[in-house]
Amino acid sequence: MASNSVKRNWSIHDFEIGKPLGKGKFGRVYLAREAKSKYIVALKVIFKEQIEKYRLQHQLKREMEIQTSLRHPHILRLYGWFHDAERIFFILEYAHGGELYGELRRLGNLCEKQAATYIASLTHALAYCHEKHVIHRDIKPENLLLDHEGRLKIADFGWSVQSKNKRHTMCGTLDYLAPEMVENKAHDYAVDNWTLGVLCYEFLYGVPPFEADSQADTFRRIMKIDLAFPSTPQVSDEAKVLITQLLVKDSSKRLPLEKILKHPWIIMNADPNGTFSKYV
Ligand SMILES: Cc1nn(C)cc1-c1nc2c(-c3cnn(Cc4ccccc4)c3)c(Cl)cnc2[nH]1
Repeated sequence: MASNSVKRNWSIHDFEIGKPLGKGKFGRVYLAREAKSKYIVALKVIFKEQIEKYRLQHQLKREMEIQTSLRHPHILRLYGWFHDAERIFFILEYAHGGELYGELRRLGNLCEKQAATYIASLTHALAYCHEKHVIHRDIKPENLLLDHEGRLKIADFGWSVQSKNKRHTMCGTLDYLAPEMVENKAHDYAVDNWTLGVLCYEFLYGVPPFEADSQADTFRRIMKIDLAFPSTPQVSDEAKVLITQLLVKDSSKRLPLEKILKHPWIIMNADPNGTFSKYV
């Protein structure tokens, strides 16, 4: 998309709409093509009535401002947006590889090289976000997409915030939430470090570490740091050490992002091609 894509007055008539790609709580995403350039995009359509009904105008505005401002190889681009009487349209980068969640479900669990490559990519993207005072707060497999080369892309900044200090808003599903968030206490960037630990565990074992039959039990497991490593699949001690250094109740003691990238497990397993992309 042209670099001025954010400034153009787009309309639905500029696009040829293709198959539905996915469905979220407030809208759908369609494969689409810009009619003149034939450029392929994902068009996220949200109904204004839904946004008004759930009073999400400010969150949506924040998502638009944040995602428009971010430029990183592991963050899905928001090229621009437009609206009509009933709907708001987001013109998004199309991730040809689909949802990482689908790949994880299909494989059951990931090998250590693939898991480390995704964790390193996420760490790079989060380091970039934190440099710009953005906390994502809702990193989970459903919000992770893959491009045509299998490179990870963080999508959906619906719960992120621009923050230079502690936050209080509750959000996200329990499995990926840090203790300070499930307790609805003040929280900061370190919530994303916790989530990296949860995702690393889930990539390697196929299930999140504090999964339980009820939200109440998940809550209890998170608060107790009730962390266990099954005997199968076989996972290296280095990976377990990294997970343990991230799933720490005291947020100030979680491994910092820059130390994750220097961790022996990441150095030994992450694919440099998929993780050391320069910022675009
Ligand atoms: C699915 C899928 N299969 N293949 C082969 C490619 C894709 C693909 N999906 C996307 C998607 C995509 C689709 N759904 N979702 C989830 C969603 C839906 C509505 C609101 C919020 C979030 C994201 C995007 Cl944004 C951007 N690029 C995408 N690419």
